[in-house]
Amino acid sequence: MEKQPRLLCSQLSVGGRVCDVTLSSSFLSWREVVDSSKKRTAANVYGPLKAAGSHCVPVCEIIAIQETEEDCPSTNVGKWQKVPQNPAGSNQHAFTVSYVERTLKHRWRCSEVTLHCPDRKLCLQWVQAIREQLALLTIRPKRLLVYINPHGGKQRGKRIYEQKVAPIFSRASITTDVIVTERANHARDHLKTEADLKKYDGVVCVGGDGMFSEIMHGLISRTQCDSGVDQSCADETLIPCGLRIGIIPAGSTDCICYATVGCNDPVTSALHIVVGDSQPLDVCSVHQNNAFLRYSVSLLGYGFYGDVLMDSERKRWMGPARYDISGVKTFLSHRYYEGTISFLPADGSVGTPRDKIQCRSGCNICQLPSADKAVYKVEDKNKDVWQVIRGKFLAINAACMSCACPRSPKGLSPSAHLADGTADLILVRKCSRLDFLRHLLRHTNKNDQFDHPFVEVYRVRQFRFTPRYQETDSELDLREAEGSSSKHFFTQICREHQACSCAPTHSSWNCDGEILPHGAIQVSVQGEQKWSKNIPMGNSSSEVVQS
Ligand SMILES: CCCCCCCCCCCCC/C=C/[C@@H](O)[C@H](COP(=O)(O)O)NC(=O)CCCCCCCCCCCCCCC
Ligand SMILES: Nc1ncnc2c1ncn2[C@@H]1O[C@H](COP(=O)(O)OP(=O)(O)O)[C@@H](O)[C@H]1O
Ligand SMILES: [Ca+2]
Repeated sequence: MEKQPRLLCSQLSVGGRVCDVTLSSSFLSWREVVDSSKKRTAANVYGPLKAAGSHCVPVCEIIAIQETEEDCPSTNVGKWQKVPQNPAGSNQHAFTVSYVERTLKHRWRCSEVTLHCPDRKLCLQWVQAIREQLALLTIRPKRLLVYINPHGGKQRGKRIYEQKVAPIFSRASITTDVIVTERANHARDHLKTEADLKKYDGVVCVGGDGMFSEIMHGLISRTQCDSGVDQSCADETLIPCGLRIGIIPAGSTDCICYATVGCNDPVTSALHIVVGDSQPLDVCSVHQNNAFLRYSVSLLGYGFYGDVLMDSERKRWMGPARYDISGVKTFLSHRYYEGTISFLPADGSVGTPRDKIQCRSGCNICQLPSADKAVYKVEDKNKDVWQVIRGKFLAINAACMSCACPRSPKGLSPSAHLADGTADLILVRKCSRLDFLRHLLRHTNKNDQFDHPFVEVYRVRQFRFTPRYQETDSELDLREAEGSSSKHFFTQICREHQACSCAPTHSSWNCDGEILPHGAIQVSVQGEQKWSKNIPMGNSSSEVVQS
């Protein structure tokens, strides 16, 4: 730790022990004063004294400071209780500091310490000095617009916000306007047309990935509309939006929160929001023939994940378990889809989906400035050459992030990073049910899910997919030229009689958990976008795929 000039240093009492307390511009620390006249026995060197030890809290992780009057906060945030006064009256003047405590599995908790001062003047001096340091942290939000989806996940969004999040925001003196949505796309439309965005430092989404997606679409549309940019025009460069989005997980998968923060814990997310953390994300734009369809930040999946989603929407009442039921059903149906995928590989310098640099919370690569994201220095001659793959697939997945979630803590693509301008394209070819099960199971253990002969994975900047039933005559002629002429005749008949039993089946896309019924799509990963782990700084653009 670099030595910082001390701003304040006093002997104060913490939990009945006298401590040297120091404030610098970076840290607040307190250390018990050891009575040097005491005999140094094994017990006091390694026992209680060491346990009492010293504590150091980064100033940027202090949530709040308040003078502790007769009523002082209990350890449960938001609850207040009476504490007995010191009869001697010497320790009546105290202040309480709430701060972030890191616990296991990337979880954060709000801890607090009360420091007793010998007199009121010193107490006020401390309170003022710490407040002055907090005031310098200008990245922290002061006013937030909160949208709660009351029907996401286990329908606990409202309760989670009121019981776990609101008390933390109020402790941190953040003011909020809260809107509980009344229908799908309420938040999107409100952001698009009504909300007075100038009043806020960020938008908070209480819900799942679908709710995040609504808010992201609302913010992007609003910014383009205010700037007179036509969002549907694929050639337009979009205007960045200045608001960040914070995510309080209250959905079914919550993979955007899990993959960025490292857990799906509302308190952890609220604390990240309070301290003003941000994490840029990649955003994919999805088009069909130059018409804009949607953006995606987590999963774009055709085949297996599209079918799971389609089936699960009918079982919403089951909550998150719907995905498991529909997952088993879809797995048993074992449908495969034929089509053509073309992709533009990413520059080799951004690593590969199979390197072992897994993306976890605090990942070193994701925290690098975008210019330094290259993990290797490679001159890649193939990077501007489109590659074409045809075949029969059980699943076609594109992941802009690892898609880690409680079902799969390492995710669909464990080494996909958060803002490197690439997505990992995973192709699972037709294989036996047993092989597909082996592949799925590997998402839940340490084995490599890409290490199967029927699985291919590529890091890409752009890709296109055309299901066979939507291929143009020239594409089909090309394809059929590879096969026999009788097969060609048969295909023609089937294309004209989609209802016949041999007609090719088609799936839909799962776009961050929302159904996209279009089969043929073109996808382009945008440059670095400032969507954060909790409060992203808005910035976005879209472009058409060019071959
Ligand atoms: C045998 C066990 C296999 C477990 C396989 C787990 C793979 C999990 C990969 C998860 C990727 C998740 C990507 C996230 C997408 C989300 O954006 C999106 C929306 O999230 P939201 O609900 O919060 O709004 N979520 C989803 O689309 C949900 C996808 C969930 C898929 C679960 C699939 C379960 C498959 C179970 C197969 C079991 C076969 C057993 C045969 C006897
Ligand atoms: N008040 C509401 N009533 C019904 N649907 C809503 C409401 N608010 C948001 N939605 C929609 O609910 C869907 C699922 O939301 P999400 O937060 O992703 O939950 P889950 O993770 O359970 O799917 C999204 O499509 C979102 O647009
Ligand atoms: Ca959803």
